[in-house]
Parts: sequence; structure tokens; C-alpha cells
Amino acid sequence: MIKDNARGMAVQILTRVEVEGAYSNLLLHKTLARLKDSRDRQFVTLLVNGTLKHRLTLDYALRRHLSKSMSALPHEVRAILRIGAFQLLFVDKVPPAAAVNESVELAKSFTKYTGLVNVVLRKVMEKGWAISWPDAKREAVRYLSVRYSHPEWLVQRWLKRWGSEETEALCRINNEPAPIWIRTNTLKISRPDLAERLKEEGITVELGARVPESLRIQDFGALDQLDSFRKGLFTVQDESSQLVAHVAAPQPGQSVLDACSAPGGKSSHLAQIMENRGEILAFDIHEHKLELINQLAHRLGITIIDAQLGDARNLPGIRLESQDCVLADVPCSGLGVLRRKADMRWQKDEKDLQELPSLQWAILERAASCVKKGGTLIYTTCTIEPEENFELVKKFRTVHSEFEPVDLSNYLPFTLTDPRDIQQARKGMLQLLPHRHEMDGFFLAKFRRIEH
Ligand SMILES: C[S@@+](CC[C@H](N)C(=O)[O-])C[C@H]1O[C@@H](n2cnc3c(N)ncnc32)[C@H](O)[C@@H]1O
Repeated sequence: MIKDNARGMAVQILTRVEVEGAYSNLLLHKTLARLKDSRDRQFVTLLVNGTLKHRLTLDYALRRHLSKSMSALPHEVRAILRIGAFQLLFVDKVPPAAAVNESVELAKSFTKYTGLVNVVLRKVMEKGWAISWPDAKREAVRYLSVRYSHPEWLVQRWLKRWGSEETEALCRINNEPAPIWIRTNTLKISRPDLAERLKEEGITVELGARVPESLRIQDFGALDQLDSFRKGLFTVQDESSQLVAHVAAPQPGQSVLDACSAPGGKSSHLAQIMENRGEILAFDIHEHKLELINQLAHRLGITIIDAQLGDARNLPGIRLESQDCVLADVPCSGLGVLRRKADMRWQKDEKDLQELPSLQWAILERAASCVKKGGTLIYTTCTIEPEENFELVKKFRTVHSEFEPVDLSNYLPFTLTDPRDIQQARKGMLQLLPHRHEMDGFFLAKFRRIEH
């Protein structure tokens, strides 16, 4: 039996993820509920997410010192080695000797492998990053893939599009911890007042420079335990997502339709901008997610959101050309937010990029049909892949001459400086990239239905 301490729990989770294909976030959630000490909870989270994210790099480093393949080892031993190597290569606060000794302790349940774990991890400790890597120039794909733990197919795409320097910058930022942003609920409090409240609650706060409601927070525990959270003074939302409601810019009293709305982040921001006056029809295809929208609206004191079950490809009951503003925040590959989700990079493949655009197209077409003359249509994703973004929007423009692009520069709450962005924004589009814009990877497009 593996020990029931923080490291042992992480080994158990990683083993189940590998053997059963279990969801790491669900297992983590269950495990954390058993732990009283917040430091233990943080350590288990760090070990599980870090080991999942850096798996390819860890396996590459471990293989330099193993005489047999990783697949020849029991799953638990693999997990012990990976967690040990993760601490040695990526975690400064764990003394290296402790990382090795604790791993050997865990391996005592697998007597045959205790010696191997000891020898291999001591070598990782000794050599660290000074091992032979694939040549960065001649084998660029393989180098970036193993050095930054990204699947080769993804690296290959990005290299073709952006070249090695930018691809490396993107891979690097995908491995860094993501900043946590919150959005002020301006229906209840101003941003400076919220910042003061949060400071009183012991949180480090910094005002966002790009979005008028945004705040970056650090050094916090469970957010949902805070009085300011319970009172609905803010919600968690990345800055890039906070741009959407500003770009949509609905007026109080208007009719808005959010075609793919759960858990309600953008709907609730639209409601704030509309001063909680008008109507927002918030559709989602998953019934259980409607409750999340209702809970969020209730906490934030929003009364104009009507959450409805429905497929955005049909939007049952919605008349043609009936809405002032329609948002299609479509399901996507999520490749712009890899830094936020530890194992997402391993769950996606190129097939997703072939299949998703037809769903996104069907949603965009139906969403567009609901926009009234003079009304606006917004299309957004949290991905950085052209098939789901530029290409889809380009096709939309060729098929739908009744929509004109709207210059995003007039709506974004900050000034674009990169000439490439300014040019795209004029055509009604913007691709945000984590390594260029220091925001989550995100795509926005805005159109207006021509009046005549
Ligand atoms: C990107 S998320 C939306 C996030 C949301 N707009 C927010 O800001 O909180 C996409 C959502 O689309 C929903 N979805 C997926 N397929 C759908 C479909 N065919 N019709 C409607 N909703 C769909 C998913 O359940 C998911 O909640």
C-alpha cells in the first residue's frame, strides 16, 4: 500500500489517471476534501498538476538514467519516479535529498524497484538539466516537444506559423502558473472599493491596466469563503474574457442572446454593462450547467438572465432577426489556455481541429440568423488555431455579405500597439496570444447586420 501522505496521494491520483483515464481535477477535488492542512492541499495539487503538465520532459530526463523503458515499470513506480523528478527539476522549495528519500520511502511498497528509484532519482539530482537534449536547430520539433513538454503535432503547427523563437516563448509561458484575474461586479461596488475590501481580507491586489473592472489577485486561500465573494462583489474571469462584453457593448434595455453561455461568465458581464436592464437569453446544451448560470446571477444580484436549455445550432423558439446582440462563445479546442489546465495538452489531437469547425460554423450561422438589422454578432473562442478562428470568420464574411465587420479598436478598453493587431482589428477580429499579449489565448470577432 502506498502511504497516505501528500506525495502518496499524488502517486495514487496519477496512477488512476494513467490506468483508468480518470479526470485528474475530479480526483484531486475528492482527495483535497480529505486533507485538513492547506499546505498539504497545495502540495498535492502542485505535484499532480506539475507532473501531468511536464510529463514528457520528466520521462525524457528519467529515460537518460534508466536501462529499461518506462512502460516496463509498474504504473505506481512510474508515478513515483515522475513525482520525484518533478520535485528535483521544477520545485525549488523541496530540498533535493528530501525529494529522493521520500520517493524511496514510497517505493518500499514495491520492494523490487526500491533500488531502481533510489539510483535513478539520485542521477536526476546529480545531473539536473545537464543532460543531452535533441539539437534545437536540426530537431526543432523534438527539442521543443521534450524540453517544454508539448505534443509534437502542436509544436509542428506553431513552428510553421510563428517560427522557433515565438513557439518557444509560447511553450514556455504555457508551463508557467497562470495569473488569477477577477472581475468587479460594478452593479454592487466600484473597483477601487473592491480592491480595499480585498486588501482588508488579506489578499494581494493589483488593478488591471487593460480592463476597467479587472483585478489581479495573489496570496488567497479558498475564494468562496470570503465575505466579498459571498456578497457577490466579484467573479473570477481572465482579462481576455472580460474584453468580450466591452466589445459587444450592449445598451441597457436591449435584447441579448448568449448561445453557449454556461457557466455564465460573459452573460453576467453583459448584464453588468446593461446595468441589469433588458433581457439576456442564456442558452446551453447541458442541463446541469444551467444551475451554474442561475447561481452566479443570483450571487451577483443579476435578474435579467434567463437560462434556457437548448442546442445553439437550433436555438429553439428564437425568431429570425429578433435580437440586438448575439454572442457565440463556441465550444473550442481550448488551446489558448493550456497553462490553466494541466493535462489538456495530452487530451487534444489534430482530429479535434478537423471536427470542431463544423460545429462552430453551425452555431455561428444560427446565432447570426437571430441578429436584427443594425444589431451585433460576436464570435469568440479560447483557442489560437486558425481553423477555429480567422478561417471560420473569413468564410462567414464571404457567405454573409449582410454582415459587415466592426473595427474592434473602437470598443476595446485598451489601445492596441502591434500593427498586426491594429490591421486585424480593422477587419473586426483580434487574436490574443499568451506570449505576445500576456493574456490567455483568445479570439474575438464582431459584425453588424447591415440596416438596408
Ligand atoms: C466556451 S464555453 C462558454 C463559456 C461561457 N460563455 C462563459 O463565459 O462562462 C462553451 C459552452 O458551450 C456549451 N455547448 C457545447 N455545445 C453546445 C451546443 N451545441 N449548444 C449550446 N451550448 C453548447 C458547453 O456546455 C459550454 O458551456
